Amino acid sequence: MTSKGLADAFRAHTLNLHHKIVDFNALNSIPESHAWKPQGFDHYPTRGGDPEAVPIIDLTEENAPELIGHACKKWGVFQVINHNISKSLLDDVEMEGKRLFSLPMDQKLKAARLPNGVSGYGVVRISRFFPKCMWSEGFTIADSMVEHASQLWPNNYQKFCDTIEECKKEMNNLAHRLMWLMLGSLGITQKDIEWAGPNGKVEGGDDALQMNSYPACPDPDRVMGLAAHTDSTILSIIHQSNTSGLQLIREGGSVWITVPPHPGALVIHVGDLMHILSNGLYPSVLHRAIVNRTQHRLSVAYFFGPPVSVKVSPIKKLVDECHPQLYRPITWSEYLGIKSELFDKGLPSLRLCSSQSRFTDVNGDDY
Ligand SMILES: O=C(O)CCC(=O)C(=O)O
Ligand SMILES: [Fe+2]
Repeated sequence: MTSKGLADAFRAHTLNLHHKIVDFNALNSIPESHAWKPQGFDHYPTRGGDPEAVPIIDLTEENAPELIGHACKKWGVFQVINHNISKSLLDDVEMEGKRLFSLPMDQKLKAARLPNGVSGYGVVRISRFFPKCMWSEGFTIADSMVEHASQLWPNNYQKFCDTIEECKKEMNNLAHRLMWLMLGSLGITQKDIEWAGPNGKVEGGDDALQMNSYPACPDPDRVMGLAAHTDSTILSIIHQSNTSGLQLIREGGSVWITVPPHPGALVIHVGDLMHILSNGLYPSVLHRAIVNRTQHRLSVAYFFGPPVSVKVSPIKKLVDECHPQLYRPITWSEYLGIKSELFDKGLPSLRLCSSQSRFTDVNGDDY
């Protein structure tokens, strides 16, 4: 699969990022541009190690489908273990990420993302919606990575490309499996989605891999690694290594809950397009990343979506007189455009009915 479609979709929505990347190694205090407090970045308290923790689901367990359905409804997020992606591959990806981000700044800038591009090195795309810069740097791979990798390591880029290619392939297989498990627990089968090909494979589906680097920070409470957002995907798979930092808010909740790193586990986010497909039954999870005083944190996010130009709409089986269609049909390409204009108002702007009614899904579970 190539992700040309996705790269083109992003290219159509040029971002005027006023935020410039800084060399975190050269800083020993927090510049004004990066100081989110004393203004404060949110009003929610934080809690970790809560008895109600993000579910960890063993994909080899018989009841995994039901647990996934339940987690999607109640949390919009879960962790998976025994997912078939080898530890050695994840370790290799992490090592390649560390190798990349530890390059000197002028070397990294040779692979800088162009203003109308999606791939390459730079600040996160959502930066433009915030007055302050984030304490992070990123590297995005949506189309061919050879060009950027050879700018970083002119004579030594093959290992990076091979590792990332393998990781994207494995994550794509897992994303398909998870998508059908998530939809399956709503009673949806492959026949219910026109753009699903034989064997449930999303023909021409698009994806991207995002490496995030959060340098250690002398005063972590005053900065933000990655500001709160939902992912514009069907689903996302996050490898967050062994350093905590990922936090989320449950639908209707009012505290940030830390997702503790669990050995070998991958974090799965319900994305905005899955929220639309499920006609609102699955909330897309609001999440952010905070940073650490002593440890550099690396995360790898795999973004999975449909072919960029097919119309995604609430699945017909989930719509009837009692459950009106909540969102208008939209292509991923159009949605990325809307998100890059309206950010958190993007999803609500597609809503057809404003009233927040209570739902019951096909299994009779309350939502
Ligand atoms: O760093 C993390 O754990 C989260 C990354 C993320 O949310 C993203 O890249 O969209
Ligand atoms: Fe995210």
